[in-house]
This record gives sequence, C-alpha cells and structure tokens, in this order.
Amino acid sequence: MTESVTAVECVDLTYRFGEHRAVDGVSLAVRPGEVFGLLGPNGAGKTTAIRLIVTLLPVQQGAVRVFGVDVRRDPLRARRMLGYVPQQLSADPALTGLENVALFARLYDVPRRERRRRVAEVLDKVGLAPHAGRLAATYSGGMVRRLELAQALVNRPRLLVLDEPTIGLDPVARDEVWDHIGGLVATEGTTVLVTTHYMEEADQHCDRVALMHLGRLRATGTPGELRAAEGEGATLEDVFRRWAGTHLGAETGEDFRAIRSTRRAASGRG
Ligand SMILES: Nc1ncnc2c1ncn2[C@@H]1O[C@H](COP(=O)(O)OP(=O)(O)OP(=O)(O)O)[C@@H](O)[C@H]1O
Repeated sequence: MTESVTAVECVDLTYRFGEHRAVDGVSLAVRPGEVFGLLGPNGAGKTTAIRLIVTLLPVQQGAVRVFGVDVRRDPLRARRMLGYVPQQLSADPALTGLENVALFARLYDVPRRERRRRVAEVLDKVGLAPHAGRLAATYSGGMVRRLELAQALVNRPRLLVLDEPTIGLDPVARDEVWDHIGGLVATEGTTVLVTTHYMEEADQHCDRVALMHLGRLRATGTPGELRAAEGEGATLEDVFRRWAGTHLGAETGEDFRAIRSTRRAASGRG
C-alpha cells in the first residue's frame, strides 16, 4: 500500500543552544517506507535534529511533522507512531533481554493482554529469542543493539529512528543490525530514519541520504546520485569530504562494557 503523507517533514528547522545554532534551517522530507540516512561528523547536529523529531527537544523555530502530525502541537500523537533508539545505552544490563523489552512494553502502554505475545514477537524478530532469559550484561555489543531495536519495536512504530545504530560494533555485528533493519522495512513497511558516520554503510543500506555539516544540510539524494554528481569513481566518503573537509573513522568490535564507554564518549558524556 502506498501512503501519500510524508513520514517526516522538517521545515526550516533551527535549534540553538544559547547562541550556538546546532541545527540551522534544516528542511527535509522522508518518504514512507524508505531508509533515510542523516550523515555527518561528530557535532554536525544529527542528534539534535533527531531529538527534535522524536519530541525530546522542543521545536524553537521551524516545524516538524511526523506522518502529518505537528510535533509541537501534538507530541503525544507523534510519539505513539515512533520508536527511538538513542545513541546512549537504553538497555539495562541487570535485566534479562526479555525483562528489558517487557519494561518498554509497559512504558509504551502496550495493552496488558498483548504484552507477552508482543515481547516474544519482537525478540524473535531480532534473533534474540534463544537468549531472552540471559542478563543483558552478558550480551555482545551487537546483541545489545538488537535488544534496543526490539525495545523500540514493541510499540509497532510506523517510524523507527536510530541514532548511530552500529557505532562501536564489529563489521559482522553491523551487518546483522542492518539486516534486521532491512527486514523490517521489507516485512512491515516501517520507515527508518538513521544517523551514521559510516559512509559505506549508508551507501549500502540507505535509499536516500542527507549530508549534514555545522548544523546545515549540504546535499540530499540517493547515494548513487551524490556519487555521480561528485565524479566518476567517487565514493560517498569523497562527497562527504568535499562538504565537511574531514574524514570519518572506523571502529572495532566491542562488548557491553566497552560499547557503553564508546557511546558515552561519542555522545560527549565522557
Ligand atoms: N546540551 C548541549 N548544550 C550545548 N551545546 C550542545 C548540546 N548538545 C549538543 N551541543 C552542540 O550542538 C552541536 C551539534 O551536536 P549534536 O550532538 O547534535 O551533533 P551530532 O552530529 O549528533 O554529533 P555526534 O555524532 O557526536 O552525536 C555541537 O556543536 C554540540 O557541541
């Protein structure tokens, strides 16, 4: 089924921390059922933009609509349609996988009689059913990410918003996370808005991307369009480097404790 309403629409969105414009006149439209990547280096403004979209920061200037709902006017209605996986850890290491997801089912107000089934369903969807009874503290970094995905999915969101979903993961775990994201789009028609600074991943897994630098969108298009405009043989990294004048690094595989410190450092909370 084709939906005509835009999944996420930002119109001249601006957000200031004091005098500093973290997001500066951003306009973008995410289409229903696409995987849209917001790309940029640390400090580009990606997380701030995402937080505005998921209603965790108040819109100061401009507008955000999620499936036509103005998040400033009706944040509760907007929230009901979205699932959000923040960059910071949202899984509790002292709970089992199942308990973590059950907690989110309660937070999202999933009807009591449906909770057990929904929790089992999403754990199965992310491949964690066999490990549901284990403490999250014993999970690998990739399993933690998939658990967080399950937490966000228990609400059956139309829009899934992921902030750096593969940061700190090894290449195999990263592929697994992307496989699950791709599966969701294919089976449920979920719209995905994702931030990343891994250009190769964006190239491979996003339908369209927007490059963000110093609070502004510098280029938007399919990865193929952006590469072609840059010149023959160009990579998305080349496109990005031209706009940002910087290069983006790689990460190695990590476990729960290491990923916590990586994500803390990545979010500036040291
Ligand atoms: N709470 C805050 N107070 C003041 N400035 C902030 C705050 N949060 C972010 N900023 C600043 O706003 C700008 C954008 O930050 P933001 O976290 O949105 O970038 P980002 O692209 O998501 O980077 P990262 O990948 O590191 O999260 C940066 O210059 C940052 O220092």
